[in-house]
Amino acid sequence: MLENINPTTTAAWQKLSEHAQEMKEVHMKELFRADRNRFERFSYRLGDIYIDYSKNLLTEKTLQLLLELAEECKVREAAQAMFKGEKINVTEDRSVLHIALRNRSNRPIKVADTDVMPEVNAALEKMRLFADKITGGKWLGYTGKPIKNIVNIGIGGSDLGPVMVTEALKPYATFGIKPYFVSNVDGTHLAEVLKQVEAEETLFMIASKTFTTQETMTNAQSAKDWFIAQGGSASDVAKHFVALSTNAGAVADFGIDTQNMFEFWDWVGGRYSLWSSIGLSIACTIGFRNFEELLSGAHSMDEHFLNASPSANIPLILALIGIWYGNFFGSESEAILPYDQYMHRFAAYFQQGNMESNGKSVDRNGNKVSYQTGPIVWGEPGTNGQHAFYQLIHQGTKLIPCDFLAPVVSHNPIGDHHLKLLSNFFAQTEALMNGKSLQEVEAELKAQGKTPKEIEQLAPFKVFEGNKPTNSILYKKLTPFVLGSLIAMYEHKIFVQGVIWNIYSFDQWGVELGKVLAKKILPELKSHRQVYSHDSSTNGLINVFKSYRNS
Ligand SMILES: O=P(O)(O)OC[C@H]1O[C@H](O)[C@H](O)[C@@H](O)[C@@H]1O
Repeated sequence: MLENINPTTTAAWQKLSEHAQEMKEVHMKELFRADRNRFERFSYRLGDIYIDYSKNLLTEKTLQLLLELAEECKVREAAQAMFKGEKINVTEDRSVLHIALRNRSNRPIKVADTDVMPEVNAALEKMRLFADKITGGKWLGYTGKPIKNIVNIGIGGSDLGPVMVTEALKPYATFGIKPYFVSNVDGTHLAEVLKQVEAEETLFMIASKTFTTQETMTNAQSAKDWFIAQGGSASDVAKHFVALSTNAGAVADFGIDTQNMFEFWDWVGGRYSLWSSIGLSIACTIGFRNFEELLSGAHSMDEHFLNASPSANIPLILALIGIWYGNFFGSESEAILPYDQYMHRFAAYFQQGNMESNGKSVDRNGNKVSYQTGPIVWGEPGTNGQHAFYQLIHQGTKLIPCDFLAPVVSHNPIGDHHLKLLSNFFAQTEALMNGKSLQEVEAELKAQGKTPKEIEQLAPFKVFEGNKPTNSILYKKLTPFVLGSLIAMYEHKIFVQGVIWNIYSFDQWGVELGKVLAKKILPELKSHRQVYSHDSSTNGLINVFKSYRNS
C-alpha cells in the first residue's frame, strides 16, 4: 500500500525551499561556465534515447535534495507496490497494471493471488490472430472484399493513444489498412469519416473500457445504422463490428458477438490502455510484430524505472525536475515540443495522461493539499510552435519548462530538411538557456549603425533573459520500440509525481459532474418548455438555444 506522506513535512522539502532561494539568484549560463563537464554530468543514454537535462536550474546539490525527497516520500516502495499488483488505486479499489500488458519477461504478476499473465498473453494472442487476418487481407467484409479501413470509435483513453501511436508510426503502416478515429459526439466527426469509407471494406472497432460512455455509444449506434443503410444486413454486423472492452454484458446488449470482443481488465486505466486490446487499431495498422515492439520498448523502460539506481533513473529524474519548478519556482505548465511531425499528437496524448492523472487537489487522506500538483501540459510540434507561442516562452512573464524531443534519423530524408529542423531544435534550447544580454543587444545595434538614442529606445525589447529550463530528448529514429519507451518514460514520470504529491493518480472523479449534468439537461433540450431549473445563466442560455432553434 502507498504510504501517506505530506511532502511538505519532509526534511528534503524544507531544504529544497531554502535551496530554491539560492538558485533563484543563479543563471544557468554561470553553471555551464563553472563546470566543463556539466553536459556529461546531467545527461543519460538509455539505448537509442539520449536525455540531456543539463539545461536546467539545478546543481548536484539540487539533485541530491530532490532524490532525498523521493526517498522520504517512498517512491521506490510505491513503484514496487504498483509492479506487484497491489491495489494502489484505492478510491476505485483496483490494481494499476498497465505494466503487465507489456511484461515481456512474463514474470508472474498477481492480482488477489492470481497471476494475470496467462490472461494477458491469451488476449494478446487473440489480437495477433485477428490483426494477422486484417493485415493479410484474410478478414473479409460482407461482399467478400478484404478490410481496407478501420474506424475506431472511442474517446479519451480509448481514442487518444491509438490516434497518437498510429500517427507516430505511420511509416510502419505498410499493409494498406487506413485507420480513422471518431471520438466527438458532434455528429460532424462521424459524418466526415463516413464520407471517406465504403461500408463493405470497413471494420468498426467500438473501443470503450466501460461500454457505457455516452459519446462512444451514440457514435457506435449511428455507425451501425449507417452500415445497415449502406446495404449491410443485421447478420453482416459481425463481420464489420468488434468491441474492445472490459464489459462483456454491455457488448452483447449492443449486438456485438462476444466472440468479436477483445477484452481487458479493470486494472488497466483508460489513459494507460493503448497497450491492451484498446491498441487493436494500432496492431491492425502497423502489424502485430510492430505492436509487440512497441510493448517491448515500454517494457525496457519499465525495467529501467524499476531497477536503475535513483541517480540514474530517467523517469524519476524528469519527475523531480518537474516538481522542482512546479513546487519551488511557481511554474504552472510544461510544454512538450516534439521536433518530429509524426509526434504531432504526443502532447495531446499526455494532456490526458498527465492532467487526468495528477489534476487533483485532495491528498490521500482526503484533505485539501496546500501545494501545487499536476501541471498544465501543452505543446505542438516544432518548428510550428516557434512561429506561434515561443515568443511567450522566451520573453513572457511565465516560467515554462519545456521538453524538446527529436529523432536523429528522419523517416523522410528530403534534401536538408532534417538538418534544418534539428538546427532549430538545438538553437532553441541554446537560446532559451543563454538568452541575450543588454550589452550584447547594444553592441549588435551599434554594429547595425543605430544612433545612441535609437539603441537606448530599442534595446530593452530585444533582450532575452534566458535561464529558461529545457530537457532535450534525442532518439535515434522513431521506431515502435523507441516510441514505446518514450511513452512509458512519461507514464512513470507522472506516477512518481503523484506519489510525491500524495494524491491518487489513477482515478478521475473530476470528469463525472459534467457528465451527470449533461444527462439531466438532454431531456430539457428535447422538450419545448422553457427551463427554470438552473441558475439564471444556464437557464438563459438553454432558453436562447431553444428560441434560436425554433425560429
Ligand atoms: O473507455 P471508456 O470507458 O469509454 O472511457 C473513455 C474515457 O472517458 C472517461 O470520462 C474518462 O475521463 C477517461 O479516462 C476515459 O478514457
